[in-house]
Amino acid sequence: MFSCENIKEFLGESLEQNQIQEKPSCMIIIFGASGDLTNRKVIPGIHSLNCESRIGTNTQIIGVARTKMTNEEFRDSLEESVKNYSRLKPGKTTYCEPWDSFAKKITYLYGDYDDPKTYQNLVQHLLDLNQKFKTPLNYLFYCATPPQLYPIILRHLAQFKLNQNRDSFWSRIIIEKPFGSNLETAIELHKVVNSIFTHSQVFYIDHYLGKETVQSILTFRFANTIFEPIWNRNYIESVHVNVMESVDVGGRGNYYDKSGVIRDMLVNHLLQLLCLIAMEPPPRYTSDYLRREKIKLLQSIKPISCSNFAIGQYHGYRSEQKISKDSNTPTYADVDLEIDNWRWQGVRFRLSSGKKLAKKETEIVLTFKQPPFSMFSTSLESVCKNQLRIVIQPDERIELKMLSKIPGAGMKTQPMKLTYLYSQGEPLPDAYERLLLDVMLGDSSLFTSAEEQRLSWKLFDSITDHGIPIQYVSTLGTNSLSSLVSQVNYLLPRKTDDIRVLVPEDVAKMYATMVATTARQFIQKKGIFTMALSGGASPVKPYELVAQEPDLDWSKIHVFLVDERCVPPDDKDSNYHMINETLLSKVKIPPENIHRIHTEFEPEKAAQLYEEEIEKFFGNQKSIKNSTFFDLLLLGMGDDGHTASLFPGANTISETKRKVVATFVEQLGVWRVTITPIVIQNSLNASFFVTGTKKSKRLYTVLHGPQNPFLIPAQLVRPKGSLSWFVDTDAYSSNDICFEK
Ligand SMILES: NC(=O)C1=CN([C@@H]2O[C@H](COP(=O)(O)OP(=O)(O)OC[C@H]3O[C@@H](n4cnc5c(N)ncnc54)[C@H](OP(=O)(O)O)[C@@H]3O)[C@@H](O)[C@H]2O)C=CC1
Ligand SMILES: O=C1O[C@H](COP(=O)(O)O)[C@@H](O)[C@H](O)[C@H]1O
Repeated sequence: MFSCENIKEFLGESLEQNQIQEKPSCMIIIFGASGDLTNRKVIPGIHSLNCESRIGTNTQIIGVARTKMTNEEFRDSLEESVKNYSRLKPGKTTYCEPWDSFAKKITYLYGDYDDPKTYQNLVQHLLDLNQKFKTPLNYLFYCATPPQLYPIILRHLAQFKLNQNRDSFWSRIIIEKPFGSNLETAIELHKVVNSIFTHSQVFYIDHYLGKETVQSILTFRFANTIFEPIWNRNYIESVHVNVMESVDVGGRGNYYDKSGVIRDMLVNHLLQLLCLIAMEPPPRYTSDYLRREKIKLLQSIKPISCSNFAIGQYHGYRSEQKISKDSNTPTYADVDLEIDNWRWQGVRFRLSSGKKLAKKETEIVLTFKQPPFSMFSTSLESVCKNQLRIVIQPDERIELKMLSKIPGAGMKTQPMKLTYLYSQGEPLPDAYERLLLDVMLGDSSLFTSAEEQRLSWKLFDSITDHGIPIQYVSTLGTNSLSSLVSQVNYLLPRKTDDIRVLVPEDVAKMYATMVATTARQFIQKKGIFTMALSGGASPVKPYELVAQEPDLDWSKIHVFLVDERCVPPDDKDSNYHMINETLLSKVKIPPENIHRIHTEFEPEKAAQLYEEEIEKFFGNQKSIKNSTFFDLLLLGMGDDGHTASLFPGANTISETKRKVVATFVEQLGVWRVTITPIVIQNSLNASFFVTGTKKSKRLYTVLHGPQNPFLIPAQLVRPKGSLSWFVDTDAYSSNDICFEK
């Protein structure tokens, strides 16, 4: 009996082989054959295709580059990388031939890319191979050189008529990204390509489209009926395409410093993922229909403004090889997008990607809206929203997060996860394998079109060279947006904070008045007032003014610190020292009301003592969530968006147990002691004091930009009560100039 479960047995091999009958044979000519891409991706990919007999046995690989090498030397240079990077290892399985036998298919020609002799030799070499191995004169050219060489190579191919389809033989070309560096240069590239090759001969490769799990997005959406009816604004709240890399720029500094993460990843890979997630169903699975839907989607994305993006640069990037010492190239970006069409109106889309993050993971997370009301006693529905997580790599899988009943008495709910593991233990075919085979078969469905590239550049051109990145450390990305601090959904817009913009002469005065008024109100209501103060240079003036406030009953005021530098209390850099000089020494505050951080001890010890002090004062509740700490936090914000001593990317940001921690600030190379986000979140009120033009761009991102407290810690301040900002007109000036470098 035929059923869905036993369909594999019925279809047997044909399903296993993905119904590919044809075994194409051709000459694969790789320009830039001595480079990284050829070594790590192209040759290993062809090797696995050969192992699985997906390509004709007489297929020939010809490497072309300037480095002088013999055939043997070239083959030797590839052996190690094939053994390391190929999915199927030489000689390791019954059907994988030994390396020496595969290597015979590889030959090498050296020569300059702009020397006609190189191409003359190539023509002769191709004819020789054709004579010797009867390999058909089908040419697959692969441009694996730096992009400035593409036009030179293409023009020479045309000069020697290698660009033409002849009789039954074809000529095709694979072009690697970057496809230009902006809209203008992309158009120039397309002009050259179109003047030499016809539309169907050109394959612009975006290797993300060749990843198995990326293709499975299409089957997930369109081969099933379950999800498509809810795949829209009525059910989906937000979509996050998140590509985290743990690697740094490696030896690619030359290219990367001119490119940055937006050009390198967002314009192509991430936007393509977004297209597959958000486009309308194409009528058929053909390249033309697919491209048409992707183009429609790209046309619907609203222009990106400066409040839609935040950028970072990993600490140490400027000391990498071939990177400019004062580089502002971003290695991390968050971009929020809006799709202006019927299906996606109001849904927030975020693209994030970065290098040197805590782990390598590519995921697409769809967060669904919460149920319209909660009939159960635990209202987990608002925090544990349904989520569909498509993990592209590694550990390829699909997860569905839902709530289920806790077994036993009562009706309590708990989060649970349904998981489908995509690879079932076997390594999945590499993207390059799939894409190379598709080119040989003439199928361009998984390649991008020039029109898609132009629309993508048009979208991103407005932000690619703007903004100053925030320096982050490599623990960024340890915790996804589902950790404790992000239980408030940071993808959603912030509720409007109380922002007071004042002229520089007035801002300190008003801030001091606010502190004194708040103190009086608390003392009147509760008989006591607790506040935690920040250090640094900015608050000197307001603290001096607070000291002059009349009628403040300092016997009822307790002063704590939000953080401290690891120096003795009489050091000029000590926060306590500054607060004492400007405020505490000027008022009649009992010494027992001053709760400083004892950084004359080792950082860990100082943190522990301060935590005990806080616990003694506020009580040590089992659940921190039930605790309430300070009545008022007086906070500052650094140029990099840090607050207290919570710096971009630091793991202190996701600290969920400790109230105080010692933290080594990599960006500054110093130790600090700081209160943690849970203390901040569980304090009653907080107020920032921010002045000066130097902070203006960051302030703009904090207030208006994408919410990412891991990159921009000042955004994590969401106390139980009110959050206010006292900013001077200089700091607030970025509203109109946020796009200026
Ligand atoms: N590596 C990767 O993972 C990826 C690479 N790409 C793209 O693929 C292409 C190739 O990448 P990759 O292999 O890393 O690049 P490489 O920098 O390693 O360059 C490839 C080869 O091109 C030749 N070459 C390099 N610079 C010059 C120059 N200034 N003038 C003439 N020849 C030069 C060199 O060979 P010789 O000196 O022997 O001629 C080199 O081995 C690039 O466009 C890159 O952006 C895209 C996605 C991923
Ligand atoms: O195109 C590129 O992709 C890689 C990431 O690819 P993945 O398959 O490892 O996810 C990235 O490291 C590189 O900078 C970029 O040029």
